[in-house]
Amino acid sequence: MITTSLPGILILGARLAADLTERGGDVASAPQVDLRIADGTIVERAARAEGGLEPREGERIVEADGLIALTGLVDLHTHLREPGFEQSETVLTGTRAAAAGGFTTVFPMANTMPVSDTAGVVEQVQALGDAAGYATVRPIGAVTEDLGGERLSEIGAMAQSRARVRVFSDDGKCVHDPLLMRRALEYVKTFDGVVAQHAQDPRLTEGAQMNEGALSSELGLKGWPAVAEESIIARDVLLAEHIGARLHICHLSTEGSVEVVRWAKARGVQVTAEVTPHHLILTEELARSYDARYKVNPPLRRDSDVRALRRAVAEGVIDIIATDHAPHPVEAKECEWDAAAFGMVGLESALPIAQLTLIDEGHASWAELERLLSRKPAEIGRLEGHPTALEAGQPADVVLVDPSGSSVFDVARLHGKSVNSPFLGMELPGRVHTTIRRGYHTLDDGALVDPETVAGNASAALAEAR
Ligand SMILES: NC(=O)N[C@@H](CC(=O)O)C(=O)O
Ligand SMILES: [Zn+2]
Ligand SMILES: [Zn+2]
Repeated sequence: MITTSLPGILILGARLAADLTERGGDVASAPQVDLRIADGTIVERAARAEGGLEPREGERIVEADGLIALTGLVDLHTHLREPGFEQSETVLTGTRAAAAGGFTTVFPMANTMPVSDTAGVVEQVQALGDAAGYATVRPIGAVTEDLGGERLSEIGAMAQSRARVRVFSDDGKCVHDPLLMRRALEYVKTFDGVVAQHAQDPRLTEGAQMNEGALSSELGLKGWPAVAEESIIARDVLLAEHIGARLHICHLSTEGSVEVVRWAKARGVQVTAEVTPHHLILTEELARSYDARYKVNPPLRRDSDVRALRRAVAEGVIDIIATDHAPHPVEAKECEWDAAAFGMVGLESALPIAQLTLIDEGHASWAELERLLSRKPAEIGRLEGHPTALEAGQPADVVLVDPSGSSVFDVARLHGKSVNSPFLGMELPGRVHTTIRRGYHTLDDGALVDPETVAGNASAALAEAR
């Protein structure tokens, strides 16, 4: 028998997100529960009203009065940049940012160098994640070789590799060729995988810099029409219906995209959709500053789009929130708008922005937020070993959030290598208090646990799981 060095944890008096089902409801109305964690698993749960749980020798106590417990957050769309762009981010630094944001699993995109288009690269990325231990890393495989859009990558080999890839995407680029898209959908269907499409018609967006409209003309920046996104989504939901395969749409940004997805879902197409936190709050007006922190793909849209996206989340047309955490070095952002890179970091700000735009606006309950940021992305990515509820027998991936109060989101809140956040200086609600992955702390009372301790616990947890 393997003995583990993982210390036990006792969480006292938390409220479960799952019990907070009412939009706009009062957190204190939910019953308080105690959770005991040992050897990577939730081993006991008891209501305080029924006496709760007694501490045991050597157990680490977490006082959780006032905190909300959710299953660990899962980001289906992260850019970790390793291998190849380690000046922007590494698997270690990106997963530290993830842990700080309450995430216990991330799915890194394939636009690395080399591209994650072979079993070798996805296994390497996953191994780096396992060794660091701050989050479970489940690499996304490229749909086409070198993201070239010409030949399918070795999808089957990646699916069968130790990384067991289930999500495939050319994110950063659109799989534009309809025949290749069809073949990819046929292929992933054989092992219940999914193609995550970056919906951007390349011909309609050549040189595009911001949302197309009166403002792009006024600012003299080349426009990026909504139809460039919507036409690809329309084509792909029809292809997914024809093949009977699963399709996921990355970073939906327009009201029209919502309508196409709504229509497809009503027809029974197996399509899921994500929205980023930034598209739920920021608008094209920010481009007036010519500050490239606001330059992102797809571009920030109109206020009416932002409102439509929030409604779509409330109605369940949009299934998940994904960060599209896209780190870039200072040089790539502190330059002329036209020359700057597209993308924003987002792992640490995701939960505060979701709370601000959805919970505080009455569009979602905490139970729904848990579904949007944890359970549903896990389901779409066919993530194994993810808790479906915080109860005895479930894997101990847990996040504790303090929803009260607000604070200025400053650079000290960022733990990755890049600081290209559009939210710096904004007053945001809530705070991630604790992140527990596989039964050990990665974030403790708002502070990241040191790399040696995390790596040691990760290998103990891995030994335990074997
Ligand atoms: N979102 C972005 O603006 N940039 C992403 C690519 C992408 O998600 O399309 C990146 O890799 O930097
Ligand atoms: Zn993209
Ligand atoms: Zn992306």
